[in-house]
Amino acid sequence: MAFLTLHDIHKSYFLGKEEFPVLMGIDLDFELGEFVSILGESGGGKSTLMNIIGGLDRNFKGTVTIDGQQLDHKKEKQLDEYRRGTIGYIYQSYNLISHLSVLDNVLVALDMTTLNRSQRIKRATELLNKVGLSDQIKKHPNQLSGGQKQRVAIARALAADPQIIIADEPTGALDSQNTKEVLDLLEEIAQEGKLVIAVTHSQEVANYGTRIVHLADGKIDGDDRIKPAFDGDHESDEIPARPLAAMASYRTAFKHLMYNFWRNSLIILGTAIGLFSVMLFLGLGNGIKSYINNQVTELANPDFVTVMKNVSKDNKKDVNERMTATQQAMATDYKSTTLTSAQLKKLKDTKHVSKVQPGYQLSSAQLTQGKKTESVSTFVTWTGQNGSKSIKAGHQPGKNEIVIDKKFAKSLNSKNWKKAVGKTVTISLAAMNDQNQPVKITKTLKVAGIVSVGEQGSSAYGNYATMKTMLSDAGAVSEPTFAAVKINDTKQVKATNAKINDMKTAGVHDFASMSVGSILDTVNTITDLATNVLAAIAAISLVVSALMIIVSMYMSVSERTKEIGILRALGESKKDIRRLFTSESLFIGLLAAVLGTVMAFAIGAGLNSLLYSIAKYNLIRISMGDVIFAFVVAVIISFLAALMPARRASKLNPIDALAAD
Ligand SMILES: Nc1ncnc2c1ncn2[C@@H]1O[C@H](COP(=O)(O)OP(=O)(O)OP(=O)(O)O)[C@@H](O)[C@H]1O
Repeated sequence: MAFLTLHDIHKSYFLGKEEFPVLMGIDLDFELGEFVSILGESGGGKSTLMNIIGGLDRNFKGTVTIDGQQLDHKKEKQLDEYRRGTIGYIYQSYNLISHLSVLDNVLVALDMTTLNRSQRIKRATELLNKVGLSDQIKKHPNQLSGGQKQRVAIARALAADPQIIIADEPTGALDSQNTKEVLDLLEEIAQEGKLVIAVTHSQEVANYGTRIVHLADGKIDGDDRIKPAFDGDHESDEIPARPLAAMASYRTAFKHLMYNFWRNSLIILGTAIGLFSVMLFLGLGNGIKSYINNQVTELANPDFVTVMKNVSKDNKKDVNERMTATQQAMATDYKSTTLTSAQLKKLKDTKHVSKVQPGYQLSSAQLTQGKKTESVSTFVTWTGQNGSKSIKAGHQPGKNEIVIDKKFAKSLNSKNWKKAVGKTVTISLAAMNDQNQPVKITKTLKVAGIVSVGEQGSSAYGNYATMKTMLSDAGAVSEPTFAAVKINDTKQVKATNAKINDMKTAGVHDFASMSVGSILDTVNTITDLATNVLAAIAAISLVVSALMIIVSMYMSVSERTKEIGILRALGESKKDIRRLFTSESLFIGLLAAVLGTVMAFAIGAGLNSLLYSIAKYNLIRISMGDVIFAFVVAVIISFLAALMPARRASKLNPIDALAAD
């Protein structure tokens, strides 16, 4: 049985409903070692026949049998495999890939073999040597003459060691010297035991072969064996074919990316700017949050909750409203806001509570030293809740001592405000008695320490026992109005705070309780919201980047239509073509993410050093999570952007793609 058999091949082209028959019943047998020339009129259907033999055309009637096995033209995968392993193509117009070097053009075919990388390079170099191009391997196709290009194409066709070489007018564009050399090479290939089928117009060229088949009006009208077929030993050195490795696609994609460096670098820069701004805003959000958290926890110990009595009649659910109601009641019905010892005990007996420190919060006090007077909005009991870090000089208040704020200390001695420690100040304020009548209290206390609590209004702090004595001595109500409750486990603060807020007696809430954590939660939620809104606005630019990538990929597909045809003819599958374009786009995304990250860190560091003088804090804190987020976004965007162009590329008909200009 013949190596290759064509049986009753019919092929028509259709223009609308009109049928144009081209091949009308072709029966041919071919053997290995033959050098067959297909001769015929222009438009006679020679190329059409070659596309059928070459496994590029699936739309015809009749059968092609190779080595006893009939090709199933419905099965694309089988045809990909057939082109990869059995067919080598040589074209009149060379069809080299312009952005790849001579060596890489040959390697493209070898990428679909089981040889390893160094074996592939060795084989490509040997083949280029064989066709006389050993000193041209680094050049690109546009730096070669026509004859040289055709020799590269021959080396490429031979690379995967196929059994059939199809040459569609291989010498059509060559001068007589190059024609002779190319024909010698083709003859040599046939001598090695391969089947060479060459299409030609020229009788002279046809005479070179072992057999001439003449095609006219869609039929064979002549089949002359002019020499016996060569008897080469082919099977010995066959190189097994295999599907294209992903790595090879990535390599080609990266080479194309570099070939179009300027266009791609602008897209990369555009995408990087989008990613950088998202990262910068996220980093700013992190920085501001951690700055506020730092500041607040410096002033107040987060393991404490502040508990006041609930006095709101309508039993408000919202703790902030309950707190406000209690604060307001302090001015009108002070007695009603005091915590009873039973309530303090109830707090003490709550799970996870390790300490309950009672306290007062008295409003509108006057501090006087000599001629200097300052109004402070509150005179508050110092508890464990007050962060010791807020004391800038001295220590917390003991018996008959007071802690004043830095502003007052400065007004006493602007040059050396710390000198206020140890001096005495007189505090005067109005408290309430049982009948809600104001009672004036004046007491001279020693300054124990100085606090700096930022811009949030001034306060003075006293010790609980001292304040209690001051109140009871003056006949004012001396039960505490708040309790600083210490929780023994930081993780339980939130839950315990909620539990205290839920405590009820006869259906009425007992307390209004607030933790620093709950205040921070609110602040953090607002900061997160603001950050995310800003990052989302910055992310709009990423949509523009995605569009740029889509446009660039579409341009790439139309510029590379011929390349797609060449790769399909070499045996690449639709999936390989899709991967080629998606991986190029992913490279763009990844490079943009790298550049965006570098920009974000560099500009972030610059801004931090500028802003440091204001906040004494690095306000831009880009976390590892932000960087990972940017990479994930970049990958998703570039992948989505490549989907449609890559799909379009993979759907191109290889014959049409090869015919592209
Ligand atoms: N895609 C197509 N759609 C419609 N008609 C086509 C198509 N491709 C080829 N044809 C027609 O089929 C006929 C055979 O074309 P083919 O290219 O096989 O001829 P050929 O013998 O190789 O010609 P040449 O020697 O000039 O290259 C021609 O008349 C051509 O116009």
